[in-house]
Amino acid sequence: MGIIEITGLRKLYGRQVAVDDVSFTVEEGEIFGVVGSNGAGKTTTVECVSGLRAADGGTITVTGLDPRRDRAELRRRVGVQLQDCSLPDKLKVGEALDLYASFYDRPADWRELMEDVGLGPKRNTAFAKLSGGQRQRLSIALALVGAPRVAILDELTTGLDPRSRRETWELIEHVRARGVTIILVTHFMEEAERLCDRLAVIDEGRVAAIGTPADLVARVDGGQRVTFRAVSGADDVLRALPEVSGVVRDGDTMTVTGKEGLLLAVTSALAAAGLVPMDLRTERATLDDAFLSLTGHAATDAS
Ligand SMILES: Nc1ncnc2c1ncn2[C@@H]1O[C@H](COP(=O)(O)OP(=O)(O)OP(=O)(O)O)[C@@H](O)[C@H]1O
Repeated sequence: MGIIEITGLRKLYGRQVAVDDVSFTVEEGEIFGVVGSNGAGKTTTVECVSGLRAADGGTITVTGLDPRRDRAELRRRVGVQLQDCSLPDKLKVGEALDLYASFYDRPADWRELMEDVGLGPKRNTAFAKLSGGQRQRLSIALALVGAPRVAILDELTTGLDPRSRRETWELIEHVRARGVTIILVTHFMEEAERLCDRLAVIDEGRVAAIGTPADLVARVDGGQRVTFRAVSGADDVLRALPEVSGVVRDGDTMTVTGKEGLLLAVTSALAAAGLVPMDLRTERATLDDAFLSLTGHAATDAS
């Protein structure tokens, strides 16, 4: 049994169906991604997991507890960092952590946590004076101050510059290394690919796919791509290969798509036929490609 089990989750806002039928299991110690585009139902799903919202259908257990019925106990086991963490402007970093720690019987050592998230030098800085990245670090520390077994992190790097985003990723990896199971909500595929052991792609309130990032990428037709300057006779040679799923010629460029081992198969077959491919390049499909092929649209809009 997983540390989190969700079966047939359904949630409506009035008549609008936000989550239609979501099921997945999170294993202890993993970073599990909940990915999807804006409005897909990710936040609603994790709010039901954390007991902040009551589901209209389905079942959820978290560390064996029912998030609504066992809310008080769940609060000790699950740390939640929600979108747009906001604190009173004048509250200082150290004060915020001390205050949150006082809500728990057995909190983590907040001073240690403050150092771990790199906010030691900001202990006496007011919330209003923190940068976006520092606020996110504080929100992670606040989610962890109750020493939870599970941490839910929602869109935590949205709005951060690339450097702060990378630092936050490292921090999340540290958190996992302490044995905390993490649900990471994101619409950044690069982030999901880098951090998540497994992920659920949510689209229009339903699960479109679940797997490791590599599994999902491998499901894309033509998970591997090889391009080179077209040589006559190559098409027939390549189409006969079991690793090849497609050969497209666009002007001077030939693009071959297929599965694992494609590059070796293509180069060997061409060499055996006495053909020399110039400007040969190989590319892997990304999680962005997988998302697009699973949902029919990109995870983020162009902006
Ligand atoms: N409190 C609410 N009242 C009414 N509708 C809501 C409410 N919260 C969310 N919704 C709607 O439910 C759907 C799912 O929203 P949700 O916030 O769960 O999606 P999301 O995947 O987290 O998106 P985002 O990344 O934009 O937060 C959306 O259509 C949204 O407009």
